[in-house]
Amino acid sequence: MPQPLATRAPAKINLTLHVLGRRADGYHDLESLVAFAGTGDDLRLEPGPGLALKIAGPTAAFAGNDADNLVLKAARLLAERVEGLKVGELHLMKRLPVAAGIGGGSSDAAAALRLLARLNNIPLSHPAVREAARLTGADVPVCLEPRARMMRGVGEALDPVLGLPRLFCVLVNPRVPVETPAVFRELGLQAGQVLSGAPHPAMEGASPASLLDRLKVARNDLEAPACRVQPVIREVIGLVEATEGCRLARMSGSGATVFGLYGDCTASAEAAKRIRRERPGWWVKATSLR
Ligand SMILES: C[C@](O)(CO)[C@H](O)COP(=O)(O)OP(=O)(O)OC[C@H]1O[C@@H](n2ccc(N)nc2=O)[C@H](O)[C@@H]1O
Ligand SMILES: Nc1ncnc2c1ncn2[C@@H]1O[C@H](COP(=O)(O)OP(=O)(O)OP(=O)(O)O)[C@@H](O)[C@H]1O
Repeated sequence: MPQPLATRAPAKINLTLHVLGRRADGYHDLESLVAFAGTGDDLRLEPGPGLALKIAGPTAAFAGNDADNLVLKAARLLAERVEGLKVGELHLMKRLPVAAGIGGGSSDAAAALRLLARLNNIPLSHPAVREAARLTGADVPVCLEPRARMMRGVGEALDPVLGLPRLFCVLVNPRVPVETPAVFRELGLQAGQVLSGAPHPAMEGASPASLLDRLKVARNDLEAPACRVQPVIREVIGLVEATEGCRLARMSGSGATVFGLYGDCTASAEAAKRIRRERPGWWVKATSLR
């Protein structure tokens, strides 16, 4: 039986994000533990003669012009590299907040590459798929196979998948978009500058308790500059931190989404309820990470 051509594009969460320095080309060298949430967008592919994209869903209106969508960018980059690539109409159900630090567009693009690779019997390890992912955006390679792992360089160097213990989490976004380049700019590094911070803790073989300890000694170096760009992020962190049973509250990626980690799903569900009550306009999701 052929597999259905549909896939989830889960939210990407940077549990940690250390900036090591700025390269000569202006991009930043990173070390980041990335995990994926149970919540996300959904993408479906109807095989057909030409590439097309239809977007629906609660956050579709914020995803920008269809022609500039990362889904089509990734698909075109793959079509340019694989002769006679079978394509079709991609249907995106957009639920994740946009420009939110949870890689919505990157995960959608990676989902498109997964579906096209499946339709064409191409493995995800194929150089054309890898290259299309890398050229679409820094976060796309890690989203190709959405499982927790360390990401290095500008996102092109991926460690093996980590068998992390399940993490119960709440994601909170104040519905204020934050553009990634503005946050890197606010960090204020010169091209060629190298930083010497505390090294990133190793994450292999962590038990639930030791994982939390290791996460706590790590950090997100984009949190402070993102809070200067969008001060509401401080308020989000404070509100998540104040919920009962919250073990760690930190911003993901370049913001503004903040994740809170809890010991079980009852605590995370209660925390989500409380935040929704206090800030009815915000996007709040209780979910788990893997
Ligand atoms: C912050 C993260 O989300 C962490 O996972 C990523 O590093 C950003 O990934 P992304 O949004 O896919 O980034 P891209 O769309 O490739 O780049 C957007 C802009 O962010 C800056 N950028 C991005 C990645 C990186 N390692 N260094 C950078 O300086 C560059 O100014 C770039 O023009
Ligand atoms: N499929 C898509 N979904 C959301 N945004 C998209 C998409 N395609 C293109 N974009 C554009 O990409 C930009 C970044 O949106 P996205 O939601 O991916 O940001 P993000 O969550 O901050 O990503 P990251 O964490 O990778 O930096 C927005 O300005 C948006 O208009």
